[in-house]
Amino acid sequence: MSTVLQAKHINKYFKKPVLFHVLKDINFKISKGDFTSIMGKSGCGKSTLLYILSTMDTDYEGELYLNNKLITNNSKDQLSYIRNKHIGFVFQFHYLLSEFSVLENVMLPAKKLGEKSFQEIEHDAMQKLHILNIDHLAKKRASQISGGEKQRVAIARALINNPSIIMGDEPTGNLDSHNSNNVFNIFKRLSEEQGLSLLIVTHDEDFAKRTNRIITMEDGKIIS
Ligand SMILES: Nc1ncnc2c1ncn2[C@@H]1O[C@H](COP(=O)(O)OP(=O)(O)OP(=O)(O)O)[C@@H](O)[C@H]1O
Repeated sequence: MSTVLQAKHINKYFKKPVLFHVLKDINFKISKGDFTSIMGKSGCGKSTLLYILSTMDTDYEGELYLNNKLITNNSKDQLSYIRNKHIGFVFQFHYLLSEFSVLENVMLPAKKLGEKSFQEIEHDAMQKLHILNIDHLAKKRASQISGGEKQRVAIARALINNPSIIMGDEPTGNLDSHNSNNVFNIFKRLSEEQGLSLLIVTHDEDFAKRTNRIITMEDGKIIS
């Protein structure tokens, strides 16, 4: 299987208020189609790691590869392009623009990328809504749909540029068990049917147990 994301000897220090070695020699690979969860006690460094892997934090030691290319020393503009084109994000809170329609929200990252016409983007966005069984919500405002529906819209938005990997920080943290299960099944289907890689930080043990692999962190290290 081809490697989508690789972390090699990642170390991170927070310098204030006192020097703190927060991530300690992190090494792992994510292959195409991998559905991986990251677990660990509060404060062990999960969000800090995800911030680095998602290229938002560049203040670290070590190397990060995306699709076998070293991206560690890329410029801010290059990283911004990579984030938009190759990485989809799903957070605990969906960050949809409430006054925009569902369709417009899903189209936004593709408009920002600027590689396709309006019609093509609209067509792609409708297709993503269809995959998530929410085509009927396209014209509704984001403020007029339920929490579970919002999270599915956020997933459709994360998929719009056909990323190599989806990263999630507690994507089901704000959902009841029914909607949480829905989101899990969507992720599972995307990894199995479309070969999408997923890397999900979660506190939800039931969710993590059903993924293909659990990375467990303790005190800034991967312990299993
Ligand atoms: N900007 C910062 N400056 C200094 N220390 C920080 C900073 N951000 C986080 N930390 C510390 O780094 C450690 C790791 O934080 P991080 O948010 O990555 O943990 P986490 O595993 O995601 O926790 P949680 O599950 O509660 O979200 C914690 O001890 C936290 O207090």
